[in-house]
Amino acid sequence: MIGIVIKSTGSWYLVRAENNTLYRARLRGKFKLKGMKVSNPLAVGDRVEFDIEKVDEETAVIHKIEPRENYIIRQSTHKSGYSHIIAANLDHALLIATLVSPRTSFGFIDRFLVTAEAYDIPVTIVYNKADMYDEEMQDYQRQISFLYSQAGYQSLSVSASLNQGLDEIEKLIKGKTTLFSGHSGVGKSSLINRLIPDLAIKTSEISAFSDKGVHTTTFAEMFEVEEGTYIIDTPGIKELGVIDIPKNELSHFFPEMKELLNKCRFNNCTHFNEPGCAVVDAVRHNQIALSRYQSYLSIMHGDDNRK
Ligand SMILES: Nc1nc2c(ncn2[C@@H]2O[C@H](COP(=O)(O)OP(=O)(O)OP(=O)(O)O)[C@@H](O)[C@H]2O)c(=O)[nH]1
Ligand SMILES: [Zn+2]
Repeated sequence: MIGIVIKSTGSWYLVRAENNTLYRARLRGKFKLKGMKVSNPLAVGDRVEFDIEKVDEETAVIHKIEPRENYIIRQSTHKSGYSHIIAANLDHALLIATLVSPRTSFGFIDRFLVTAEAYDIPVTIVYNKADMYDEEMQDYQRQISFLYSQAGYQSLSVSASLNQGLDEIEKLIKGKTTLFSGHSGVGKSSLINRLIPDLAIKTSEISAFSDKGVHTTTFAEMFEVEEGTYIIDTPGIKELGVIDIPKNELSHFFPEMKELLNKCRFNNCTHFNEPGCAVVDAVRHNQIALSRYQSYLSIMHGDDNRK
């Protein structure tokens, strides 16, 4: 049978089969990822082949993992030098942000976007709590949307409380697997609950399985909005994980800089203080937002601007 992993714990997995039945599954054999030490061979979003072991106990044995289109990782918390795959096969990510309580910083947004570029996951920025924006803030929000559109990213303004703009999110996520990310308090859970009104029922269906196991930690969960449309939530994880980008390649992950790179005088230009730098020139002419360039420098210098 074929299915998709919707929950992954240290020792077992929950698989939703094509016919929508849930199976508690374990993995048979050893699975390794080339060139990387991972603490978990299988993650949420993985597509697998499995056999049913005992039909009455809904137990399955996974014997094949389909090749991943992409995946996001973080450092393993219990095995040093190892990575933990948070989720696999993501079509899209929504970065949930707000201008108020708590305001999301440019630094955080830009780091997220850089990592998503590296993972090859398209991102849409969703500004929630629009009901709290006064006119001045609405204006500011339009400026920010323009700023990110210059860099090639779409932004949406929504309100989970007032059910505003949710149809646009529905259109964006339809038929895809979408990661929902954002700082605590931006309204990620509120949005997911609006998009999946029977989420509580679905969650209890999933946790009914968890009770059969020992205490487990999960890093990601997958919810079905409708057939073929999935949301992945990563409770407690606000960033997209760690990725080592060589400094001389960092500008490749800023789309608006990438397209200028062959215009710099030096082909190893770091866009800092070299003469004839097309990136610095574009910043001077407001074609690249100053905040984006500041984020570039800050990541370049290894500053921790998550604060
Ligand atoms: N005014 C307003 N408040 C909102 C909106 N969406 C969420 N909130 C409020 O913001 C607070 C945080 O919302 P949550 O949905 O719990 O946020 P979260 O991002 O899931 O946060 P964690 O659960 O900590 O990860 C709650 O008090 C919500 O009622 C919105 O559109 N407008
Ligand atoms: Zn340059």
